[in-house]
Amino acid sequence: MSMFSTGILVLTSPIHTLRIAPVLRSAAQLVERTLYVHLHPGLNLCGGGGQARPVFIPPAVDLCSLITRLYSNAADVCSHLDVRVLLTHIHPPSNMGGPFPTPQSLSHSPEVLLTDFPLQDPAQSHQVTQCLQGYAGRCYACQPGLPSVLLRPQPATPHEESESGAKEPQGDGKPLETYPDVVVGGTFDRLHGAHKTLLNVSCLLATRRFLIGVCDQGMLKKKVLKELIQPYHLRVEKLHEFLRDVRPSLQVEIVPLDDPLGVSVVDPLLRCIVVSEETRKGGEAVNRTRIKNGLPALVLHEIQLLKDAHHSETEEEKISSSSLRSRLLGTLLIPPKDAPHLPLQPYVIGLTGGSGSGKSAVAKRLEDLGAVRIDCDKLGHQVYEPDTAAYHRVVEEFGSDILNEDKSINRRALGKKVFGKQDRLKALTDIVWPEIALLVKNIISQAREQGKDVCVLDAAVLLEAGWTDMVHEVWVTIIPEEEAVSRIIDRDGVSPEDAQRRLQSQGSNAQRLEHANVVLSTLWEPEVTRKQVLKAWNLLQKRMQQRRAAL
Ligand SMILES: CC(=O)SCCNC(=O)CCNC(=O)[C@H](O)C(C)(C)COP(=O)(O)OP(=O)(O)OC[C@H]1O[C@@H](n2cnc3c(N)ncnc32)[C@H](O)[C@@H]1OP(=O)(O)O
Repeated sequence: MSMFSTGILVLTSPIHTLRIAPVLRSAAQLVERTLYVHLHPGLNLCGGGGQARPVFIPPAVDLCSLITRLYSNAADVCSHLDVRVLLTHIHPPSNMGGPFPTPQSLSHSPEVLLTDFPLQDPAQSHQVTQCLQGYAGRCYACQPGLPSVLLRPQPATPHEESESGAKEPQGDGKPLETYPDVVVGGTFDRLHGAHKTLLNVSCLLATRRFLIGVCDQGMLKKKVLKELIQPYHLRVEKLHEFLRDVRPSLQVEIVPLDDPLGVSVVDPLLRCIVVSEETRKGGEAVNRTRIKNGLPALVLHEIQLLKDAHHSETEEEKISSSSLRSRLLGTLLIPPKDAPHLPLQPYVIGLTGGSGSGKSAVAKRLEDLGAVRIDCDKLGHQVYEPDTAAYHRVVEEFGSDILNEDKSINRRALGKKVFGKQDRLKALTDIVWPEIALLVKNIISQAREQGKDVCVLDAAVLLEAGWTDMVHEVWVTIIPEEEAVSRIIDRDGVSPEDAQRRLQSQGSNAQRLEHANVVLSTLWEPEVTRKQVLKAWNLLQKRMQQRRAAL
């Protein structure tokens, strides 16, 4: 069976008998990107002349637990899928007609319909798929005649669902208390199952307005791998897209969060805040400030933290954005641009990163794995040898006080004249970069003659020098600026001011990341860096193989 990009899964099993993991696993064999889940426990797709109709399902405590189980199992068995539980019809019945006066448009067009409806008699298969098409078409805008599949899930593996970390549904149909205005706060970087649980449950709790505080710059300073956090506007866009699919009728308001309490302590209309076990204390702090501000305390609705079945020894047990960010290290974040002007071989990686970011340690590891390492700092030093063209021009430009007694150039003295002074640094690099570039090109040619596959161009200011044209991919090493400063002080014995000045002479992490095909970080122990570089290297080998196969 071919794969579909987006599917709608109509779940018909009663909540307490639904075996989520096996159903999701078989859905994931057909859908590769977005899986919308529509809940209609007890729906009969085999009777009533193919006229199954969507109905309002009142929000209940059981539904909240089911949603948590759904996302928890999805993270476990189909983590590559963007699962979205749709809630338009989960609402107290209204006298304004059915839940879908017109079919709802979804952000991604469905290409296949799936259901867990149990077929008793194979002869009824056609009738059931017809009925599914009719039902789904009344709810969501779908192309007519979409392929429909009755899933035949394998039984759950022992303990599968209990291992997912979410409790069995509780509540026995108990109605869920709802509130006109509900608030949540968070970073919402790369929406994952825990975010989606929080958002979906909030959508069930809110009847009028859903207010979301999204952490802005000031709140991100202490986050692990903050450099890789998506920009604010992108996180907001993704939230809007998700919520438009999940509950389009809800008034969604998204505001930047510049301090931990934000708008939740001043908005008089709010009645409920949704928290996790981890953020409950934050919710209590919100309430203390609200009371001080003369506002009513908010109901704290606590959701469970989802466990991450794939977490490594060094990662948190819960599903967390920092773990997800650390898994991005070493992977291809942006596909490389075509470089028809470059010879096919050797494949050249431009490795760059701020001073003290561990770029050279990464370059060394790549060399150990078989790459030819081109150390541009060293080549830069070679061009100062007495009697070279660059030597005379540099002395002419910067004066004889940069010379040692033996007339060689004192690089430290020269560094003092240029680092932190943009125009002076430019005067120097205008002289030396063309010379260094010539040496680089020579080494790459030699590598080609020797049949080498990969060269690593270890260049601190690759981007500033406009050398991206010389490489097939750009790899960037990052560490927080404070850590870079302390490493430079320890390693080079320079003052904090000189370390800062050196960093300011280079682009920022954010500027480098705009060009990064692959990102690495040496923030942790050497063994972690080793594994990261090995992962990046192995993925690179695969890319190179595919490239060769495509020629
Ligand atoms: C395109 C490239 O990346 S070429 C490689 C970088 N070299 C250049 O740009 C040439 C200009 N720079 C130089 O000639 C020398 O750095 C000097 C003379 C200014 C100082 O020399 P030294 O005191 O020996 O310092 P060294 O060359 O080791 O550089 C110190 C740090 O500044 C970085 N650096 C070097 N040149 C520059 C520059 N143009 N802008 C910003 N940072 C630079 C180095 O990469 C090194 O970083 P690290 O801490 O990550 O190792």
